[in-house]
Amino acid sequence: MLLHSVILTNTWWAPTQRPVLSTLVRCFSTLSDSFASVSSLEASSRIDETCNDLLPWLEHKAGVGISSTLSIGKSSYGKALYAAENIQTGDCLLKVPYSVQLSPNNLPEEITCLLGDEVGNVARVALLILREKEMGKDSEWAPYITRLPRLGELNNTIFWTDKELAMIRPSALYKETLRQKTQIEKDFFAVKLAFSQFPDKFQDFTLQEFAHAYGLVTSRAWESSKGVSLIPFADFFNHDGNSESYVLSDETLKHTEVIADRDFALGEEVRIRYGKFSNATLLLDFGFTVSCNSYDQVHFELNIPQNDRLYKQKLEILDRHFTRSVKDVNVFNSSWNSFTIKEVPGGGRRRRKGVPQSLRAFGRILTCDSEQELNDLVTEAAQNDGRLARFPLKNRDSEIKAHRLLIFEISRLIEEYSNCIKLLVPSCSNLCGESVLRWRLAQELLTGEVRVLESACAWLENYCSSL
Ligand SMILES: C[S@@+](CC[C@H](N)C(=O)[O-])C[C@H]1O[C@@H](n2cnc3c(N)ncnc32)[C@H](O)[C@@H]1O
Repeated sequence: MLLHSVILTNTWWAPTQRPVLSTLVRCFSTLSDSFASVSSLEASSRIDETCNDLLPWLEHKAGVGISSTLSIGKSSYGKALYAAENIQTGDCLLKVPYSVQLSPNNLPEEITCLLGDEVGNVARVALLILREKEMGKDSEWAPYITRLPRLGELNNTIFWTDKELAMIRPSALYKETLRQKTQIEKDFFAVKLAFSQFPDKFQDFTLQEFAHAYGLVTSRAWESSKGVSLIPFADFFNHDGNSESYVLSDETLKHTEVIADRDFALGEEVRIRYGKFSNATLLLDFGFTVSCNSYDQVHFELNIPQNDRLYKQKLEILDRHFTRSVKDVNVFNSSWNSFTIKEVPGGGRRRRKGVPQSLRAFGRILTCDSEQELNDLVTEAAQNDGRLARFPLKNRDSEIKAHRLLIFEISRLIEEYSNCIKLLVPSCSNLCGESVLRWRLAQELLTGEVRVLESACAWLENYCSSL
């Protein structure tokens, strides 16, 4: 998952929308407001003097001003952008022209023509970073490339050791991390193979260097009309899930801009929202989590037991009737028996929307005891939109049985998570530095996912008792 920008196809939108944003955002901005009065001495102590040349360099390269309101500083999350003056809601924080953004198009043709379609855009931009890095001071992008985080500064799960990854085994993020690592290896070997024909012409790099560049791209590039783009300077914004500022791409004016969603005092950190990401997505691609993340969700798999007397029939009708299209940004993969559970606040009392319909339908099919019951579901599906078991079963006991099965399976998963969380505690005393951070990240991920599962159980219990 990359950062998402909002694509603008015309330019009149902003002035009319800003006031709406400001009223919306004021009620969210309690955390940032606590910084509101920063003395100018404090403000200047946060400035990262080693980066003072970056913005003037970029403006010179672009031939236009990019930002007069922000400067790069230090924070506990690495580099950050701070208000260099008082900022008002609706002010334009920066405008970065497309001409100074890095996308696969910036790779020299002699490299592009060697790469097959199997090498995706993330890998191509990673290659671009490696190439510019190798050129050192001769790179026209050196002032930017040298300011990117080093390998040890990234905590994306692809950089976790096997032991660290074992901490998150119950989460779907575990498998997704392994999948991404395999993808990186595949891309690495495809590039190596392509370059092997010209050993003197292209640089050598290790899998670790390639993975580092890849992690840089997933944690700071935006999906764009050119595939994937690094947007220098804009990529020093840190994330605040409650912010209503995000990156806007203006396809007509060919620039990216960010508008302030509230007032900022001089020296306050300005953050934007990367997307409505769950902790699993944040951890995979950015190497951090947020506490009590309202976008958390759990990927849950259910199977038909092989000893089910109607195993074949159930598989067959699921194969024929279950069609799904998943567009959620946090869904890693989807298959006929995997479901995404989101938090149902307050256990879903009086809420019609709770546990996904598709999961409840699956429960109804799983608990069918006879071919007649299955045929009834097929007939009902044909009379409606073709999807199976979307309606409550007519027999109340059968409906309760279907939902009790889900409660049982989810409770089993909660137990698995709880055992894993318990195991996290004693090892904590042996940890230091980076490992403590990753231990905390694992804990935040797992406890957030347990919260989601518990809310689903509460919703199901509530539903059963309401029948
Ligand atoms: C787009 S970059 C932002 C600039 C970055 N801090 C730097 O030093 O270059 C995204 C990275 O910043 C850090 N980050 C951003 N927002 C964060 C947050 N709310 N909590 C912790 N780390 C965050 C993470 O390391 C993430 O991968």
